Amino acid sequence: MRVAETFTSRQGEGKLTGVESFFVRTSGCNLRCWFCDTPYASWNPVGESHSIDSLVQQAVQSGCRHVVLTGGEPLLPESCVALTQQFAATGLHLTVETAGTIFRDIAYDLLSLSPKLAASVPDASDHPRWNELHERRRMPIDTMRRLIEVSKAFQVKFVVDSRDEFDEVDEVVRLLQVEPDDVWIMPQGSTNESLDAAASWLTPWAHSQGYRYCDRMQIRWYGNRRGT
Ligand SMILES: C[S@@+](CC[C@H](N)C(=O)[O-])C[C@H]1O[C@@H](n2cnc3c(N)ncnc32)[C@H](O)[C@@H]1O
Ligand SMILES: Nc1nc2[nH]cc(C(=O)O)c2c(=O)[nH]1
Ligand code: SF4
Ligand SMILES: [Mg+2]
Repeated sequence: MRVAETFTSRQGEGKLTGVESFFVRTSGCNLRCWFCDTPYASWNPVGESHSIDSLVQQAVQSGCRHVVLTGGEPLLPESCVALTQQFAATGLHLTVETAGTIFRDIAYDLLSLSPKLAASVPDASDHPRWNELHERRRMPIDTMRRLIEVSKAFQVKFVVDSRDEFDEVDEVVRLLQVEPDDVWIMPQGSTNESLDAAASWLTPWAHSQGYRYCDRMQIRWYGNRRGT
């Protein structure tokens, strides 16, 4: 499996915020969000091939009780099925961070689903091919429903960049048939300043809809740095 990085950090997003975790970031993605904060795992994927055994061994040796499998898109390589089976055998708690465009019937403890809204599409004149592919792939509601159905627990995280996306979030929540308190609203941004600016208009709306607000704590703790 091609891996961009592994590291120990604290979970910065969602219901396990603050929990020390071992992260495995796979390299490669089937989408191309213009705002992707890990372009080294999507737009310009880096990384060597790692065996499943070595990834599981590293996770166990990290001493963390929680593992986060992220990317890139961790459900893209077929080997993610065997990797998650091996993680399950260790008894470590596994979160999978995914945009939810690919179905895999795999074992994990928490599905962290981040559906990509229309405004995530890359610019059509700069990236015509990815503009078209991204738009076609980004929102397969049935696939996301199946991922939720086979999960033990889940959270849905939306990245919001402007007020224009509010109605679309509500519509996707309706189509996914999830409860508002399973939904986390995250500001688009990778600096303290952008997070602060977004919080003032985004938090009141999130709470008015019964959604949870998700400040991206890893940016506050470490800055937008690789390996954190
Ligand atoms: C890099 S993605 C990897 C997993 C998967 N590809 C996905 O998008 O869910 C990890 C998380 O970061 C979020 N994310 C990426 N870029 C972001 C940005 N500029 N601002 C806020 N969240 C961002 C994604 O929505 C996702 O929840
Ligand atoms: N600390 C920290 N928490 C995270 N939660 C989700 C992340 C991701 O990139 O998927 C992430 C990350 O990259 N770092
Ligand atoms: S789906 Fe995730 S990894 Fe892929 S481009 Fe979007 S934010 Fe980046
Ligand atoms: Mg991240």
